[in-house]
Amino acid sequence: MSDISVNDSVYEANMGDYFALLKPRVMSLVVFTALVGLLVAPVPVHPFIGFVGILCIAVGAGASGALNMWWDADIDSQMKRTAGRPIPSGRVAPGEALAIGLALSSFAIVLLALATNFLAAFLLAFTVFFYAVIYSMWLKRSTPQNIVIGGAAGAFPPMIGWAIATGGVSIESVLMFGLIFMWTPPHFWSLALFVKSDYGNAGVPMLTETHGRDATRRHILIYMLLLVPVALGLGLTSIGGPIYMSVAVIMNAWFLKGSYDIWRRTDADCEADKHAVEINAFKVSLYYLFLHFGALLAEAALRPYGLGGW
Ligand code: HEM
Ligand SMILES: CC(C)=CCC/C(C)=C/CC/C(C)=C/COP(=O)(O)OP(=O)(O)O
Repeated sequence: MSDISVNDSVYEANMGDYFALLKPRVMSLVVFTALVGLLVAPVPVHPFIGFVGILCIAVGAGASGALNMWWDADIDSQMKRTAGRPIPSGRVAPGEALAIGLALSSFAIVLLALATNFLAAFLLAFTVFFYAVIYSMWLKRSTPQNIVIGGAAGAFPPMIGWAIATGGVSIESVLMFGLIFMWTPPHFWSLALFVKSDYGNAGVPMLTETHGRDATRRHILIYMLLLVPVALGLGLTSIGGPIYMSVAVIMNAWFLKGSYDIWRRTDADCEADKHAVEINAFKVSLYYLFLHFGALLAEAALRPYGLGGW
């Protein structure tokens, strides 16, 4: 970790600061996808075991957020969006964040192994490692493909949920992984298009900086086109059904339209409407993922009544 400028006086953290270390807003969607992975699996899980399993994923995800904030404190201190985070603002000591991240992730992995199975615990450990080490420590600062490869970390949670229930991996869990994996680039790059200068200032090699905004627009559309067959393909598996397919068709058309609109834009267009199209596409990306997983859940919930599924 390189130098960071923090207040060298007393660290005055409150509970909210420690909670913020866990990146709760982003992780809420991560935990939701894990919960869906667990609930749509064909093997019923005892509610208490299911609860403990999801708790472990939530704690592990939060812990990986704390490890990311510990490592990235120098970057975060240079970006307007992140300068107010607990470490760069001097409210939490870096060492404290590291200790919290290591303690919580170890706790979550061990508890998951004891309460469920080795595969689920292994996948959680790998995910924490992937986000904290492979993405944060290595890829983020070294390649504009950082979020494409690093995005795999965010794609594992439904696979962990599925593994808690079944003890295995399947085409369904691989496609849930694929859905988040292909979704991450358009999700993130649409955001990078309207917070561009921030990453530039911090020296993070985001695609917008290294290859320019036109290349980023092109990449958003390409990944979106790759995302559509994965999203529709998931609907053809045992966990899909008419509800999922209807949601997928509508949301893919919507997000595709957003990506197409971004692709057609110039910097002058962006200046003129203050990035309204990019901001809108970023918001659509959040609805997109939430509704796909929500629809999978609806299929599973209605199946006992003969309604969900094919
Ligand atoms: C490498 C992959 C990813 C990158 C680089 C990324 C980056 C970002 C950034 C920079 C924000 C801006 C706001 C913030 O910091 O809170 C954001 C927001 C968000 N991301 Fe991602 N993201 C990634 C993957 C994911 C994944 C896998 C999920 C969930 C499954 C997710 C869910 C969200 C949510 C829910 C928000 C909105 C948070 C809010 O309301 O403030 N992201 N993302
Ligand atoms: C179960 C488990 C361990 C889940 C982890 C899920 C995971 C890796 C989510 C990644 C989401 C995320 C906030 C990426 C942000 O990138 P960034 O950290 O570069 O964003 P920033 O600029 O906001 O710090």
